[in-house]
Amino acid sequence: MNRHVIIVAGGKGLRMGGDIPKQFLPVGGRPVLMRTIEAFYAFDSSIHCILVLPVSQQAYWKELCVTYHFTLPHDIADGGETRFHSVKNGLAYVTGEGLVGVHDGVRPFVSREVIAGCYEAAQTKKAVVPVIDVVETVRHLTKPGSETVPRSDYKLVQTPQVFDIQLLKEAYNQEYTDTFTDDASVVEAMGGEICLVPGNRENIKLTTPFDLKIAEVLI
Ligand SMILES: Nc1ccn([C@@H]2O[C@H](COP(=O)(O)OP(=O)(O)OP(=O)(O)O)[C@@H](O)[C@H]2O)c(=O)n1
Ligand SMILES: C[C@](O)(CO)[C@H](O)COP(=O)(O)O
Repeated sequence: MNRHVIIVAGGKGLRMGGDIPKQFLPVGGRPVLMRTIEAFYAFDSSIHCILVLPVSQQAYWKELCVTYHFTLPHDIADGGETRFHSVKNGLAYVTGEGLVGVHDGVRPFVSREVIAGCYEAAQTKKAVVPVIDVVETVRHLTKPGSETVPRSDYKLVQTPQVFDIQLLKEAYNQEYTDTFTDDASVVEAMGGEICLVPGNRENIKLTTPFDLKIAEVLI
């Protein structure tokens, strides 16, 4: 079974702020993106990795690879206007049959077990998403105020989201809408069924400066 992973790092990182794009920030002394790519090679040393980066950051990334002696092979695709467009650009580098995962470049703490669980389940389920439980009480905002809802009705969604290649390509041929917040929502819009598997709680998305503090504890 051919395995590919598209690592998306084409965003602007507005919520993180700062001068250095968040995917390049050092965590435990090394750029986040290198740790993320290594997690997939630790799972499968023959995986085909596609890194999606804004065109304006590609030369800097190549410099970082030299500086940090980072030699794991990867194709580089151009970042797009939204995450959807970035994934679509990455998918152009995926051919043939097999499985393709899509993973946020800023989730370096995904566990090997979770990556393996997603690719394993996708062999039969075709569209697999890792999730974790909601650990706090959830309130739904209503017109008059708000109300508590049963938290067990909800899950928090992570990546890698892993799919049959042909299914994901077909899904990404749809017109973009802003309800596409992840890859599962794109497949679902086409009528595809999504299989949930366990994620890992450490698999946080580095979104705000607070997350960087947590990252230094997790490393
Ligand atoms: N046009 C985009 C937007 C997002 N992403 C990627 O999708 C992942 C999840 O997105 P998020 O954390 O929201 O990143 P940003 O869009 O960069 O952050 P912000 O919304 O704060 O600007 C990130 O790895 C990000 O680089 C991408 O590849 N291309
Ligand atoms: C794909 C994702 O990381 C799953 O949790 C998430 O949907 C990305 O959303 P964001 O608003 O762009 O951070």
